[in-house]
Amino acid sequence: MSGYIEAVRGLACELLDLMAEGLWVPDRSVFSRLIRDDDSDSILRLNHYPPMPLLCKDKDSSSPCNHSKVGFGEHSDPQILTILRSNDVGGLQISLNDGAWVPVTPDPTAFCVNVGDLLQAMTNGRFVSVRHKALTNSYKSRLSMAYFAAPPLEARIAAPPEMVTPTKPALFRPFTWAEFKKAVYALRLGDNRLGLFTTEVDEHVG
Ligand SMILES: O=C(O)CCC(=O)C(=O)O
Ligand SMILES: [Fe+2]
Repeated sequence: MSGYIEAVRGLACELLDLMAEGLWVPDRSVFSRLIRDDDSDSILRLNHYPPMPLLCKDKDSSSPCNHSKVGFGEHSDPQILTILRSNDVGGLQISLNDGAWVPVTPDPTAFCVNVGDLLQAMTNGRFVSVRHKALTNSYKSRLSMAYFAAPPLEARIAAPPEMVTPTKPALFRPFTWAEFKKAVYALRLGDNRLGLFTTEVDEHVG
């Protein structure tokens, strides 16, 4: 297991370095440094969704009875980047800007990479954390494994200066991962936590 964690941590760091480069940030380790840190709060989570048979109580009813049950409700991942893989059972869906849900084709040989809330803050909104959910399958067990790349608890989360310009002023006030985690636990799974850290809220509050 520790070999797997090291491998996905390496992948996350490589992707973050490429993202920094793509955003023209001169210090290309600006994001990955947080994950390489010995005190990084990254975690690996295994999810198991047992099969949930579709029960149609009233066969003559016009109400649809073929809705898959939600195994993991709609949310964005709060960390920096998620490296997700699953067995060959589908269920993961991502939300597009217009609110449409798009199923992700299951592929046990592929990684699904999610932008997390912290990366949205650190890129000053250039990358946006993806809302997603996981449905259960009616016959088969679904397994997934998610590596959540996170910074140390006391790391200061703020966009690098290059991401903040007169035409693109700071969207979020600086905060620590510990502060953000507190907000995650205080709110519901599907709530927008970044909304608590916008510069506008700051102005109104303070
Ligand atoms: O099981 C999945 O595909 C998604 C799991 C997930 O979104 C999570 O663990 O945060
Ligand atoms: Fe997630």
